[in-house]
Amino acid sequence: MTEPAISIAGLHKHYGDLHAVDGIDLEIPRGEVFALLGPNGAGKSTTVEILEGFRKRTAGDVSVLGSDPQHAPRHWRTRVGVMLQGTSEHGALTAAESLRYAASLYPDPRDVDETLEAVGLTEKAGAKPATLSGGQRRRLDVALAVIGRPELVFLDEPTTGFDPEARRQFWTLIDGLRGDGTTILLTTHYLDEADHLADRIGIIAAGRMVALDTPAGLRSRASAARVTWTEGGTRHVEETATPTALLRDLLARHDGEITGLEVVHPSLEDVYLQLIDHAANGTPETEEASA
Ligand SMILES: Nc1ncnc2c1ncn2[C@@H]1O[C@H](COP(=O)(O)OP(=O)(O)OP(=O)(O)O)[C@@H](O)[C@H]1O
Repeated sequence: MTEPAISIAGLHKHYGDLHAVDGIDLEIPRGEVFALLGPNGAGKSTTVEILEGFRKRTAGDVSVLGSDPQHAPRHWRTRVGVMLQGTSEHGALTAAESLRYAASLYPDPRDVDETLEAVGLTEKAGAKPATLSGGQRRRLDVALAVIGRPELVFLDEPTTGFDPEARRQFWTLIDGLRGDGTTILLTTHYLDEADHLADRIGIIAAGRMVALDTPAGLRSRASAARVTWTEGGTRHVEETATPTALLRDLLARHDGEITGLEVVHPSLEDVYLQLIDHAANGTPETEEASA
């Protein structure tokens, strides 16, 4: 059996009295795109930085591409791509030059021009960081993370500050990496991004994994749809697990158009907010939410 790309057992990280990571277990198979979600301060970056080998853990076992990141051999770094916040902010090198330099450090790098194109920076190839916008610098950070053709890429909030077009372009880039078999661990606050990109989503709250599932699996946890319509001048709202049956009843009662009819299925965001709310209030998880 192939060894997982990432394996975490009983991970803890304490900052003094604060248990930033409070017993996380997780296995990410090779080739998976995994999204880590959670509110500010939940412990996502701490977890990712431990996996990257930039932060020491308090307790637990961690294996990334078969090595403990704290004691990994030098060549392990060439197999792992890390998007560092603000790597490209300063410096005298142009976008193309910094990518070319980074590429020279790896045994089998991606093509610099292709990578610039994949992140939408072809026109800024000759620009220095100081003249790039915040979103463009972040795109360069993404390019720097993948230039070495890593087997595993860590992307911490990669699309924060991207305009909608740049986010779509980033999604295409991730789809391309997925096609090459690259394992990707990303953190994001964008539910639609996780929904679109991730094979599985892990939701962290207060240092604990409160849900671990596919996007569809998470969505299915909130089964009730909300049906809204107007009848006799009054607005009606009903939550139901069987919206079709309710619609049949409504159709039987109405000859013509049903005024203001809407059927809304819960979004991933609704489920996410419910899970975070349960975790924050210490209410027990529902039986479906105990993955
Ligand atoms: N070096 C540090 N010293 C003390 N506390 C820290 C340190 N780094 C992080 N923390 C605390 O650990 C907790 C988890 O922080 P972390 O950055 O991992 O959260 P996050 O989920 O990535 O949040 P965000 O979505 O805001 O980026 C927070 O309460 C944070 O204040």
